[in-house]
Amino acid sequence: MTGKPIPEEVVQIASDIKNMRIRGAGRIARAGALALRIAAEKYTGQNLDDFKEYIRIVADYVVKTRPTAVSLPNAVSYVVSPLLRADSIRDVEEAKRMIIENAEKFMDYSERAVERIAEIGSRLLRDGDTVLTHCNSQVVVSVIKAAVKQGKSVEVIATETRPLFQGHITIKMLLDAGVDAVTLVPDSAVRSVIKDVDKVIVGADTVTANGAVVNKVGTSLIALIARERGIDFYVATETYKFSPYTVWGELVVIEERTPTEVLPEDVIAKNPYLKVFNPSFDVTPPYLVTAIITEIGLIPPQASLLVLEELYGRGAIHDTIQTVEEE
Ligand SMILES: O=C(COP(=O)(O)O)[C@H](O)[C@H](O)COP(=O)(O)O
Repeated sequence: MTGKPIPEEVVQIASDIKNMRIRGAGRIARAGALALRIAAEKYTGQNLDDFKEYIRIVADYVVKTRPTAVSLPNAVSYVVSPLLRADSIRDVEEAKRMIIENAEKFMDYSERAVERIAEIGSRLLRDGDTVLTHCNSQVVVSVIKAAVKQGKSVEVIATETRPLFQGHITIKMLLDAGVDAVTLVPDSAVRSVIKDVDKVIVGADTVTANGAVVNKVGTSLIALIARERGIDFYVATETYKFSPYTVWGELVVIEERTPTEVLPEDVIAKNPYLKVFNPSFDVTPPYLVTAIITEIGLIPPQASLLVLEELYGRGAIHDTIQTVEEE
């Protein structure tokens, strides 16, 4: 067992993910890859087995920060699995290089994927469209920005996204980018404004093998409202948010956050019989999703398993599950 401590910078990244100073599934994934790169750079020993053990411990530590977005374990697995499986690596220097290169490749891929989704997604938007979005998704904001950059006039309705108000981040990002037709509404006003909406676009934390989409709590209600009105409901997401683990029946853990995000601590303390339930995400079933906009094109949600097979191959998906079980 390695005696090497987890570097301070990695501890800081993990704490930032946990406390949501780093948030949003894409950013979390890139932060996870960065943490591994830093861990590899900081390692000082010469024993290859010890280095592998150390990387395994760091990987596990980073993955445990937030449970729902599969982008995090997928990113971590992309960076570390080739090393843990390889028997051709000769020494620590080579192993370090492998981790650093994989981390950089992932971060680079992730950024290019967002750009590609913006390009594809923006084609779906027509001049004069009003788009409703929920929470704060970097990918969705990029789609809207790309459409506006093409000269299309796009109005945006953003939900506040209680209890943590990620909608405020969304409107700031849009206004800073020069998208000026932006309206902020309380989450509960979605059914009141849906008559003005042409398309709903949200991000994703996880897409399951059967095409269900896990995203910020409230997303599934918006999907239902969109369906009631016959409005297209799109999900914009990189393919590393598709979960290979769900192929074999593993359920997505929905993060439950502290009640103090919903009610002040003193009110909770004064009312010992009061319960507060604060789930951070919910599940939108595939039948409510028009299409998933990914960097490899538009995917009907029902084709999610095919995407996973294309990405990992059947055998590889099985290996991934085994690696996770072993850990
Ligand atoms: O649900 C959230 C964020 O939740 P939280 O604020 O709890 O992290 C976002 O819609 C997805 O993560 C996609 O974001 P992106 O497109 O930026 O990856």
